[in-house]
Parts: sequence; C-alpha cells; structure tokens
Amino acid sequence: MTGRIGLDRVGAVAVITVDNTRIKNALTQQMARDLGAVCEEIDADASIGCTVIQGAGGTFCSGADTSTWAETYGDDPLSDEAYADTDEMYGSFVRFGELKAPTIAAVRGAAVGAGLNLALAADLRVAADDARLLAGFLAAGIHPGGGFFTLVRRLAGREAAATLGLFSQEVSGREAKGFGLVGVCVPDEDTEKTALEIAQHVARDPLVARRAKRSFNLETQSTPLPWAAALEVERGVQLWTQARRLRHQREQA
Ligand SMILES: C/C=C/C(=O)SCCNC(=O)CCNC(=O)[C@H](O)C(C)(C)COP(=O)(O)OP(=O)(O)OC[C@H]1O[C@@H](n2cnc3c(N)ncnc32)[C@H](O)[C@@H]1OP(=O)(O)O
Repeated sequence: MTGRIGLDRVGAVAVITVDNTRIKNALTQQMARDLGAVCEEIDADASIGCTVIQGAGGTFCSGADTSTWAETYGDDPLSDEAYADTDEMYGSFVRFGELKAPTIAAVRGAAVGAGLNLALAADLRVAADDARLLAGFLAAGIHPGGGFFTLVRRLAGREAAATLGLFSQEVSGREAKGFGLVGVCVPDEDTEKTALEIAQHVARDPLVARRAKRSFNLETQSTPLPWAAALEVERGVQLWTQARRLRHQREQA
C-alpha cells in the first residue's frame, strides 16, 4: 500500500502533506483514515493556531485512488463496503473542515475530483496561477460527490457551481481567483511558502484564531445571518478577547 499523510509543525502551524506522488497524490482509504487521525491530533494541541494542507511533489491531489476500485468493488459496486469507503473518504474531509483552528489549502498542479473537494474544505485557498482545478467526476463517469455543489456554491456562487460541477470546466488558479473560489494567487513556486506565511500570521495567537473560526463558521455555514444577529454572536467573544489582550498588556507593563 503506497501513500501517506504527513504531519509537520512549523511554530504554531500544522502542515499536512498528502503524499502519494506516483499517482499524483491520489488518496487511498488508509490515507483518508490517516487524515482523520491527524486532524484529531491537531485539535488536541491547543498551541496550533492554523493548519496548511498541501500536496507533495507539485500536485495537490488527484482525488480518490481509482486504481483499486475494480478489484475492490467490481463484484458488487453497491456493497456495504463501497458505501462505507465513500463515507470514510468524505468524512475525513468534513473532519478536516471542522478543525478548530483556521485552515489553508496550498494548491499547486492538479486538484481533481475529491482532491478539489479537499481543497474546498479549507477556509482559504492559496493557489498557483496555473493550478488546475477540475471536478473531474463526470469525466470519471460518476456523479459529483462529497457536497461538491454545496461547497462551490457557498464559496463562489451558482455560476461557479455550474461551471465546475455541471459543465466540468477546468479552471486555473488565476481564473478561480477571478470568481472567488481561490483567495490568493501566486506563481507556482511561491504557493506553499505564501500559504505558510499567511498561516503563521493567523496562528500568532492560537486561541483567538480558534474563536474567530467559530464565529466564521456560524456566519458562513448557515443561511446568512442578519447583520444585527452577527453583532450579537460576535460581541461576547470579541469583548472577551479584548479583555484578554488588555490583561496581557498589563502583565507585561
Ligand atoms: C469518491 C471520490 C471520487 C473521485 O475523486 S472521482 C475523480 C478521480 N480522479 C480522477 O479521475 C483524476 C484522474 N487523473 C488525472 O486526470 C490526471 O492524472 C491529473 C490531471 C491529476 C494529472 O495529469 P498528469 O500530470 O498528465 O499525470 P498522469 O500521467 O495522468 O498520472 C500519473 C500517474 O498517476 C495515475 N493517477 C492519476 N490520478 C489517479 C487517481 N485518481 N487514481 C489512481 N491513479 C491515478 C495515472 O494513472 C498515472 O499512472 P501511470 O503512470 O501508471 O499511467
């Protein structure tokens, strides 16, 4: 069995590396399980204030490892095992999306199918200008999965969901930035460095980063909150962090 999920620390930043370079970082079931496990590890460490996910060798991720499908499910593609494996694969992305601290996907090369889903599960995408974002499901003869339409629509609207999911158009990192699916666009060789710099910035105070992500989720994962309601949600936490900052300043004076 090839492929691994790497976990490294750079100061207060956790760096997850999807590493299965022979097949463009396609994800095996074991890698999906390992992704879930490293997320548990990251959440348990309160000193981590941001997580970057990246691919090894200049590719982000080519989706699920389809090379084993025929052998594993050939006799019964609707088996309990097939259902469970799909749940496990996408479940690990949901787990990644639920990380308590903010997350950044550093996208170089291809992000295809479930690999694009994984990039979309992050809070921010830093992509290479020439990164290749492609749903790829229809080309592989399967229906989009893992909440693909929901994720794209939430991030970039209906037109983007249609372009990528319904019409399977491949878009570059630069094009995706144009319609809001990608937050930051840089030359290929700067992608991971830029993602790490942004991560280090947000991770300077892990506790504040984690609390900010909770409010961010409340706002962005539900139907839009009326502005006044958002003020209600954020007021208490913001006051608390202001008080905490003042306390630190007093302690240092
Ligand atoms: C539940 C989840 C569902 C899904 O995720 S459905 C979508 C599944 N993904 C795909 O269908 C993507 C298929 N791959 C590609 O389109 C291309 O690859 C890329 C755009 C990612 C990269 O293209 P290039 O740079 O030209 O590389 P290359 O020569 O096509 O690939 C190198 C080797 O990697 C294997 N490979 C690529 N993607 C996968 C994959 N997803 N699962 C298993 N193997 C994969 C290839 O076959 C080949 O192998 P060899 O050198 O033996 O010919």
